[in-house]
Amino acid sequence: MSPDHPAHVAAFIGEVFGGPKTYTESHGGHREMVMHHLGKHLTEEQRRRWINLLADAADAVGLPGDPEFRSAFMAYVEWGSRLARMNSNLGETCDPETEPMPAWGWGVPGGPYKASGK
Ligand code: HEM
Repeated sequence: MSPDHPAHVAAFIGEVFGGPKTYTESHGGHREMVMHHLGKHLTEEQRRRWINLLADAADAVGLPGDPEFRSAFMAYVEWGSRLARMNSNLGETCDPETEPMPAWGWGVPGGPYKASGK
């Protein structure tokens, strides 16, 4: 991994959640992210480990722990990491040009919990 890896992944995920378009403007955009995974042959075990590390990191940096935020966050990383694993088992080429940068929202919270202020 390059030393810039954590900052680049943070820029990508920040953009997905509505932050500045740093990854698109400075790091090659969605296509570049997909290309980084091609041919890496990620396993399910590695994907799960990555998910756990991201969940630990979210706690370590104090991201909000309310159900809405965390479920949206974990839903995205679950979705994205499954795609990363699928892409990683493709060959050295793919055509992600038609794939837009994903934009993640709050989803539809269900269950008995109501966020305060709503
Ligand atoms: C939502 C899921 C994911 C996102 C958004 C993501 C994002 C990224 C980004 C932005 C890069 C480029 C970093 C750079 O420019 O320095 C990258 C590279 C990489 N990612 Fe992921 N990633 C995801 C899932 C995973 C998973 C599950 C694994 C492995 C368990 C993984 C392994 C790697 C590796 C090995 C590279 C480096 C590839 C290289 O330098 O050639 N990624 N990822």
